[in-house]
Amino acid sequence: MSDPRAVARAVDALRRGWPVAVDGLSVLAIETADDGGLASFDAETPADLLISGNRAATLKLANQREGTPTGPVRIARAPWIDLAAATAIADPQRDLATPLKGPFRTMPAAPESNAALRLARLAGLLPALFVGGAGSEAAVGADDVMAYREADHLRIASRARLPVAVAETAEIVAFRSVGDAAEHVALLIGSPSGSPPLVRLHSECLTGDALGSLKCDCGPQLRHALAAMADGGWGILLYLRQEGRGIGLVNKLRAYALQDQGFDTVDANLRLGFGDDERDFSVAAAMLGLLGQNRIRLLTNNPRKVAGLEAEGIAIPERVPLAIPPNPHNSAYLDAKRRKSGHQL
Ligand SMILES: Nc1nc2c(ncn2[C@@H]2O[C@H](COP(=O)(O)OP(=O)(O)OP(=O)(O)O)[C@@H](O)[C@H]2O)c(=O)[nH]1
Ligand SMILES: [Zn+2]
Repeated sequence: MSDPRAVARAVDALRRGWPVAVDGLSVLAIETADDGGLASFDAETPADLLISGNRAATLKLANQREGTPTGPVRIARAPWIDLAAATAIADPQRDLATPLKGPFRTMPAAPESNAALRLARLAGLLPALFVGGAGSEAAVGADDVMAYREADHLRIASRARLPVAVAETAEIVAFRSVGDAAEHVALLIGSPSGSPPLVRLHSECLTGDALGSLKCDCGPQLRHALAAMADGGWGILLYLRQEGRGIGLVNKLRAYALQDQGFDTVDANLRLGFGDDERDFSVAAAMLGLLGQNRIRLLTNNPRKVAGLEAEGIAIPERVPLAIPPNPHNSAYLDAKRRKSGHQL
C-alpha cells in the first residue's frame, strides 16, 4: 500500500509553490510558482516544462514525440519562456487572448513524469510543471503516487443526528482519510428495512448544489434523490467531495470558461489536461463498507458509478434512473453526457 503521508506532503508542497522530488525528479507547479521560487528552482540550470499529452496535442506538440503521443511531454526551456509564458503554456483558458508563439522543442519525458502530473491533479492544480530544477521541499516515490487511493485510508470521523427537511430523524456521518483533505459525508435517511437501501452517490457541485446553477442538473438531482429516499423509508446519500468530476472547483470553473468559448463538458476537461472524469468511486464503496452496507439499489444514470462500485465488491441488484427535466442552459451538457459519457436514462 502506498505511503499516504508522503503523498500528502508532496501534494501540499505543490499547492504552496514549493518544489517536490518524485523519485529524484524535481518539479514545481507552474500554477503556484512565483518569481522568487522559480529563480531558486532555476539556480543551477534553467528548468524545463512538463505538460500532459492532451495539452501537448492542443499545442500541436504531441506529434513531435515519437512513440508516446498521449503521455506527458517535456518542453525544453527556451530563454523567452519566463513565468508568464509558462503560465500561458499551462492554461488553455488563455489561448484566445495569448496565441502561443513557440517554437517549442520537445524532449523525452522521464518515467516519473506520469506520477509528477498525477500529484498536480491530486492537488487540484493544472497538470503543468517546471521540471529538472534545484531543490525539493518534499520527496515521494513515483510508485507511492501511482498507488495512492483515498479509499484505502478512510475512517469514520464523527456522526450525529441531523434533522433535514425530508426526514427529521436523519443521521449524518463524516469520513476522513489520512493524506486527503476532503471530508466526505453520508446522510442516513429512515431506517434499515431488511431490503437494500436506496443509495445516491452525489459528487459535490458548489455551483449547482448551493448557488442554483442552471448549467448542470446537480441541485435538482440532489433534492429529487433525498425525496425518493424519504418516500422509500430507507436510503443513504453519499455526498462525495469530488467537485467538477474530481478536478476541483477552480479547474471546473476553467472548464466553464472553455465552455463559454464553445467546447463541451468533455472536451473542456481534456483540453485542461484531465480525463473527462477523474473521480474514484472506490471511496464511495469504502464508505458503504464502513456503514455495513454491501448490497444497494443505486440511483444514477451513470454506468461508471455502477461499474466502479461493483469492482469494489458492492452488489447492485437494481439501478434506479434519475431523470430531471432539462432547461435551456443545461440541455447541451446533458446531451454531451449521454453521447460521450454513456449516461443512460
Ligand atoms: N469538470 C466538469 N464537472 C462538471 C461539469 N458540470 C458538472 N460537473 C460536476 O459533475 C459532477 C456531477 O456529478 P453527479 O451528478 O454525481 O454524477 P453524474 O456523473 O452526472 O451521474 P448521475 O447524476 O449519477 O447520473 C459534480 O461533481 C459537478 O461539479 C462540467 O462542465 N465540467
Ligand atoms: Zn453541477
